[in-house]
Amino acid sequence: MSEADRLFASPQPPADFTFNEDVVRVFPDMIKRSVPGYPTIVENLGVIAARFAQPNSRLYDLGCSLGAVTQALRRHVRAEGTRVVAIDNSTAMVTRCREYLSAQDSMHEELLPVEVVEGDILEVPLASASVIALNFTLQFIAPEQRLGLLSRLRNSLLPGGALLLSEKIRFPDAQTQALLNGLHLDFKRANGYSELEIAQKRTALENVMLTDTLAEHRARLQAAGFTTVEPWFQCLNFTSLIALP
Ligand SMILES: C[S@@+](CC[C@H](N)C(=O)[O-])C[C@H]1O[C@@H](n2cnc3c(N)ncnc32)[C@H](O)[C@@H]1O
Ligand SMILES: O=C(O)C(=O)C[C@]1(C(=O)O)C=C[C@@H](O)C=C1
Repeated sequence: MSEADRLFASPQPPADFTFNEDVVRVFPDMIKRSVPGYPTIVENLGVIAARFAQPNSRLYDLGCSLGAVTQALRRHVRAEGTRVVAIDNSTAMVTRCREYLSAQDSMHEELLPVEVVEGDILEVPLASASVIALNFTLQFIAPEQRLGLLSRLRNSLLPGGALLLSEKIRFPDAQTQALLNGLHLDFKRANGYSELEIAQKRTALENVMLTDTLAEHRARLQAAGFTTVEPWFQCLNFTSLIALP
């Protein structure tokens, strides 16, 4: 079972956020209390993927963490011969993700097969992809590498495939940015985070999680070769887009 997130509860020297063992221990609680709409997004990624999954293809969960999206894919996708490839570059995440998924395997025989790969999504080759999910992962990739990654993902998609991209977004005008950021902080407070926890996590994320505006996402996805780009969900400053070749 995952623990309650108290990682930033006591004063600590500033350090960049990493997906280490401490984060892994509390991650399900952390992400649910930090990302408005997260459970809705995850479940519906499974529902959406079911429409695009093709027989004998692969479904990719990039930056899979503990495999929440992989599990949603397994709940909803029934295409014959399809397998899930879940990739993350955090050893701690991959180790725990494998444990969760093999516990699931031992209870249900009919689930899609899953391969959990420890690797860098900027380097691992992808093939025969009908669905690619990037659920709050692109925001952790260096901005100058984002277009190259999305272009490679576009070229790995089979005709009729889909990219599902969820991100925290920022807003081009300062007033809207202040409003939505303030509402997100209210969401965190309502979920029991203190001012100290909120402030220390913000500092930890400052250099490692760099957000774009919706217009920047749209332009970049189009530059990468996607012709349809549509947000299917937004809750405060968190959105999920579907992008089609
Ligand atoms: C916010 S978490 C993703 C949450 C997860 N997709 C979910 O829905 O629960 C971001 C993940 O991306 C992973 N990550 C960041 N950069 C990566 C890279 N270059 N290659 C692979 N994984 C990466 C991190 O280790 C982390 O587990
Ligand atoms: O924006 C924030 O304050 C967050 O905590 C967001 C966020 C994310 O979007 O990935 C950052 C790190 C954790 O993985 C959980 C949530």
